[in-house]
Amino acid sequence: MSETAASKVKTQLFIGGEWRDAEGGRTLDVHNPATEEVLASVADASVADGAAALSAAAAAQADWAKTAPRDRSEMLRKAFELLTERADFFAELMTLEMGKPLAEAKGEVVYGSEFFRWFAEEAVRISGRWSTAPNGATRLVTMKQPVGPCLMITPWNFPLAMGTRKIGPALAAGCTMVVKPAAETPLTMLALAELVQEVGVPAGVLNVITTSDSGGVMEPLIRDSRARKLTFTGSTNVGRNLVEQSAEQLLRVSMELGGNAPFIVFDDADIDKAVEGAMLAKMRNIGEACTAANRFFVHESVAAEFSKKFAEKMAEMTVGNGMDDGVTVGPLITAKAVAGVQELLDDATSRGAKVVTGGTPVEGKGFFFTPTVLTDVPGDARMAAEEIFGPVAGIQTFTDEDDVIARANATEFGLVGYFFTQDFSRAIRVSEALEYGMVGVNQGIVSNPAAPFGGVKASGFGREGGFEGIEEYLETKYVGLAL
Ligand SMILES: O=CCCCC(=O)O
Repeated sequence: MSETAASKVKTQLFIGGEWRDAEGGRTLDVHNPATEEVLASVADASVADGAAALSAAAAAQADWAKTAPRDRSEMLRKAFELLTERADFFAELMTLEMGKPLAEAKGEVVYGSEFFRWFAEEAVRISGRWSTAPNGATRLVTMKQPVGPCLMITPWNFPLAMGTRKIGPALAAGCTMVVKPAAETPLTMLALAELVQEVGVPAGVLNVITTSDSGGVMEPLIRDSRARKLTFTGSTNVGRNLVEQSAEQLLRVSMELGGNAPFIVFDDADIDKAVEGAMLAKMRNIGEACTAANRFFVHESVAAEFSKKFAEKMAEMTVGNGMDDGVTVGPLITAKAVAGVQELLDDATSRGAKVVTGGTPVEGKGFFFTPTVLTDVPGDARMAAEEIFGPVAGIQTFTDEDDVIARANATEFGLVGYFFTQDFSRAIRVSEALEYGMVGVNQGIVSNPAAPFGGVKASGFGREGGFEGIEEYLETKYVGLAL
C-alpha cells in the first residue's frame, strides 16, 4: 500500500453518522489501473449492511425535511468551499483509483464542487403556487416537498461529479440518501462522506455503502417500501434491470445511461475548431464517458483535412500514469475494458476501416490503449452501434444534411449530439432535428452544472443539474381550499 491520498481515506461504511466495518469484517480491494497495485481495502457491505443504511436514511428523513432551507444551503456552500480547498487531495484520489490524468481530475473537482454551489443556491428557491380555480369557488395551493429517502448508484468514470450531481440536489431538497459508489472507485465517495459530515449534515442524512455485490445489496433496497427514489448513472443494460426492480414500489426514477454520440462536421465548419472540439468530445476522460463522441460524420469535401489534423493531434497525446507530468491519456479502468475496445476496433478493421493512427494497447503494466483514429468505418461496424468507452475515433463521411441527420438519429441512444457549422440557420435546423437530450453546437462539451444534463430513448430519463435538477427530488402537493 502506498503513502498516497488513498491511505488517508476512511475505508469503513458510513451509516447513521458512524464509520463501521462491514458485516463479518469483509473487505474489497481497490486497484490503481495504471500500476495494477492495490491502493486500499474498503468495507465490502452485505445485504444486512445495506438494510442498515436505508434504516438510517429513513429514520433521519422527517427531521432533515424540516431543516430550514437556509441551513441546508449553508451546509452545501461549506461543502463546496471545503472541496475547493481540498482539490489536490480529491484529484489525486481520482487519478489513483480511476486513472484520469491529474489535470483532468482537478477539472472534475471544479466541475463536481460546482454542483454543491449551484444547489446551495437552489435550496432557498424552492417554491409553490397559489391560484384561483376557474369557477372561483376554491383556491388551489401547490407546495413542493422532498421525495424522501433516495438510493443513489454512481459510476466509476466520474467518481466525484456523478456523486455531487445527485447528492447536491437531494440535500438541497431535504432528502436523505444511501449512496453506493462503483466498486472500482469507492475512495472518492468515502472521502466525500467525511467532508459532508464535517460541514454539519446530520447523522443518517447521507449514508455510503461500498460493496462488491452491487446487485445483491441494492435490489432489496430498491424493493423496500421505505425507499422513495432511485437515481442511477451507468450502462443502459443495468439501468433497464433497475427500472424493472423499481416498478415494484413504483419509485421515482432518474436514469442517466449510455450514449452513442454523433459528432458531425459540415462542409462550412471551421475545421480547426472542429478538430479542437473533436479532441474534447472524444478524449475527455480517456474516452470513458457517456458523452464521448462515438461516431464521427464528416462531410466528404472536408474529410481528408479533418481526418489528417485530428489524427495528428491524437498522435501527439502522451499515454501514461495520470500522476506523471505531461501525461494526457491515462489507463482504461480494467483489462476487460482494453479487451472490449480492441474487439470493437478489430471488428471495424475486418469490415474495411483503416487505422490512421494508434490501434494497439500498450504492453506492460496498466490498462493502456493508444489514441486511435480510423477512417472508412462502415455503418454496420459494431462501433457505430455500441459505446466504445475508450480512446478510439471512427470516421464516416456524408454528403447530404438530411441523410446525416437520419444516420445520427439511427441509434437506440439519445444522450448528446455535437455538430460544427458556421451557418446559423443550419445550427437551428440541426439542433431541432437531432433526437438527443443535449446538443453541442461548435463545442465538444456540453456538461455544465447550470444546465439540465440527461438523455432520451435508451439514454434514460430525468435531468441532473440546472433548474430541473432539484425537481427530481421534489414532489408537488396540491391543497384545495374551499372558501
Ligand atoms: O458517463 C457519463 C458521465 C457524464 C459526465 C458529464 O457530466 O459530462
